[in-house]
Amino acid sequence: MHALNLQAKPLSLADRLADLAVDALIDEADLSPKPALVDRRGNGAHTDLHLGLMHASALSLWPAFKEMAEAAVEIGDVDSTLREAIGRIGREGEQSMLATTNGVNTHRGAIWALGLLVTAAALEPQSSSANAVSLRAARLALLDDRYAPKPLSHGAQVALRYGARGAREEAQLGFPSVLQRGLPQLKRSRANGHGEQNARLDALLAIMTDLADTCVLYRAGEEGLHAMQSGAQAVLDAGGSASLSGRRRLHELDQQLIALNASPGGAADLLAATLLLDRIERDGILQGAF
Ligand SMILES: CC(C)(COP(=O)(O)OP(=O)(O)OC[C@H]1O[C@@H](n2cnc3c(N)ncnc32)[C@H](O[C@H]2O[C@H](COP(=O)(O)OP(=O)(O)OP(=O)(O)O)[C@@H](O)[C@H]2O)[C@@H]1O)[C@@H](O)C(=O)NCCC(=O)NCCS
Ligand SMILES: Nc1ncnc2[nH]cnc12
Repeated sequence: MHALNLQAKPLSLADRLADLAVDALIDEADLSPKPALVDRRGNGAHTDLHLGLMHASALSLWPAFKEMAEAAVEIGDVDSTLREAIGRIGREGEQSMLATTNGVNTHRGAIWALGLLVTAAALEPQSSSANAVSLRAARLALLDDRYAPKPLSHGAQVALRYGARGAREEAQLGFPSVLQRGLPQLKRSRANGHGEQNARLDALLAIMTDLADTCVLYRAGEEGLHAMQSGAQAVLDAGGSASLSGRRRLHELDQQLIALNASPGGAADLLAATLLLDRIERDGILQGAF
């Protein structure tokens, strides 16, 4: 008879999805050098954020992601009941995040994007291609949540001022920045042998080339958005982050965006969404789960 049972307990589907979502957030935070964002080097354009806070915030969201996946398994359909359940869980997740960070908004957009994707993945774990999961997430994002407050958020202010589409529309359209920019670039850079960290940086840059990032618009207006989009394109045109000239352009972009106070927090969230979908697609979510 063994005194100790050292066999690991199998993870539930919801446990595994919550693990993958938190891993994606931590991988995004750690990736360096990201232009004007918090990373291993420093705080980018932020005075109230640092890497430890990003990690703590990511970890605080684990229960919310797990609860969203469990709601999907229990309710089993893309319908208003599920939409309103994850809206409530998402708002509670925001409160845990704010309690952990002393009121700093670290991951609001990420709770939205990754929350929808985790829910969509849990609904049909056998159908886990990036396309299929994003499509289900979009159907959920299109449903109304009667209990959602309608604050004049930074995103809402920017929509009024510039007519920009923000996080809500990105999800409702099925995450085009992830499916058409981030993921294809991640795969291309990997296939070119650029190494995982450079491939992830290139994926972030690809997202930045076209995104109406409402954080950038709020902080730095259209000048900031143009600098972000054209600067990211210039890095990719110069050969991407694995090349010397691309690397030089990347450092210039970092300095330019910091000078403009233009932090691409929305693009960072969408990189985390890209990494999550990539993991789900490559490893599956049933592996190791029961
Ligand atoms: C539908 C919601 C996403 C709310 O959207 P809305 O646009 O009204 O709200 P915002 O508060 O502005 O948050 C949107 C966050 O989404 C990220 N983002 C920005 N642009 C895009 C884009 N084009 N596509 C996708 N995602 C985008 C971004 O998040 C990151 O930036 C955060 C920091 O932003 P901000 O607070 O503006 O920060 P600072 O400028 O630094 O602030 P100061 O220091 O100046 O004060 C950071 O957290 C990143 O995550 C936007 O901030 C949705 O949130 C919602 O309805 N939630 C309710 C709950 C719910 O229903 N959940 C569903 C469960 S899944
Ligand atoms: N690495 C990062 N830096 C600043 N804001 C962010 N929002 C999400 N990830 C971020």
